[in-house]
Amino acid sequence: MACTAATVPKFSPTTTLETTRYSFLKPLQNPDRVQLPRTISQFRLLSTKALNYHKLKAGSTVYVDSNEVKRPWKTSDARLVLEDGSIWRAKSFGATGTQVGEVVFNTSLTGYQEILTDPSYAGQFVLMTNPHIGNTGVNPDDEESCQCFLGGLIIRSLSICTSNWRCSQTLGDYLAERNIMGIYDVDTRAITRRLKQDGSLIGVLSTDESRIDDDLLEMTKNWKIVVVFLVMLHMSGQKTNLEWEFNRDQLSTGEHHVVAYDFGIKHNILRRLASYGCKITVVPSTWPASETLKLKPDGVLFSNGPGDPAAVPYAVETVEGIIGKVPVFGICMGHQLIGQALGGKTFKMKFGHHGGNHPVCDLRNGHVDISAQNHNYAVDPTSLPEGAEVTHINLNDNSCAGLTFPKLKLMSLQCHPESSPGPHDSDLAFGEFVELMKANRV
Ligand SMILES: NC(=O)CC[C@H](N)C(=O)O
Repeated sequence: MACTAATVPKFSPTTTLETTRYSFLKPLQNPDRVQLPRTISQFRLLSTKALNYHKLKAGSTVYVDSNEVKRPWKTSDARLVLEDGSIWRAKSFGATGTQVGEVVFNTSLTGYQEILTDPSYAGQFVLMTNPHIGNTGVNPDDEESCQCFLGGLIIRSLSICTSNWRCSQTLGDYLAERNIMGIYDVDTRAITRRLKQDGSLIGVLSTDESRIDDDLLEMTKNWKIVVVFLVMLHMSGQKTNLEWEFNRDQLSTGEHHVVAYDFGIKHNILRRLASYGCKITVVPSTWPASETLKLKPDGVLFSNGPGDPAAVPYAVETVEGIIGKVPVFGICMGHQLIGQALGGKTFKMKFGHHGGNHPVCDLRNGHVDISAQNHNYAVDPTSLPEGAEVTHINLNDNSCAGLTFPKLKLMSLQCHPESSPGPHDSDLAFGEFVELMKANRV
């Protein structure tokens, strides 16, 4: 909670360290110039530093000079230049440099670390609409993949301190270490309104003062997301590890063998499947359908992933080679690939769905789940063949949020049942997939 100077107890020229314990202290010269830093957190954060710096002992006569209150993180001028020509001045944290990417806004209140490590954000700048970010720092347990995939982070206010028992690092240090740019002190509400009005925009983040605005604007015009590369990116450099060893302790009886296609899979999909009793074999996006069928799985999962699902025909072919032969479950990108494999089409949405508060209605029973979402593309339900049924719709815009094709034993969701971050309402979908596999055995 921010606390203004008015609520801080007044102190006189003779106030001692014992009673103040405030920051950046100097021998008193002019009591009229005494000003207090603006927030309580600044005092706390700086007080130990101040004691060491001035080598003061308790009992010294001191005063607080707000001119000396420094922010504890690096600041520099940064710009976000959008393809519509608008220029947003900001301050930088994390890495410096110049980056180009697609700007999307995310309405999640928490979970920035899971968002940073969600491979589906590869190449995108994520703008968090929640204004206060960084207050819980980062920790080793909340990673959703092996690296930070997004292009950059855009926030209103960077927390001046961290407070969480699991915190091992500040957000700024974490991003700097991973060479990811962040900007703050920018009007995220105004940018969000622009994105809602005009749709997702390409932007350039830069801390390089030597580059003129027009130069950066030009970069936005020439940028195209290379989808095939993005999907491959996740597996490159990793061996094709066919056994998922994650979370071994709590694992699963291994009752159902699931082959999971990794188009940029989030770890929590694997955790949730494992907790429903599945033994999982993870295969890369290029793994042939015939090889998967040789493994005789009980079911196949097609994962989430970055980019345009219409730009990866090889993945659609793989899905075509599997559906109808074993039960399948598609999540987000997986759902979109299934839609195409059935003969349907996908299209780019105006600004997509990104957040942890999207209402999704299960049309089979009328239940409404609040779901986690992260997608820019959607399946056009009118393009689907007979036999395919829309099971879920997003209540914000009635877009297709889930499919089934009972004859082909397939189910798919546009939202993220694994959450991370987000509500757990849709978790039961994993149970539904297990039932589909069980029914297929009988
Ligand atoms: N999370 C995902 O799988 C995203 C799917 C796809 N890249 C989209 O943006 O729509």
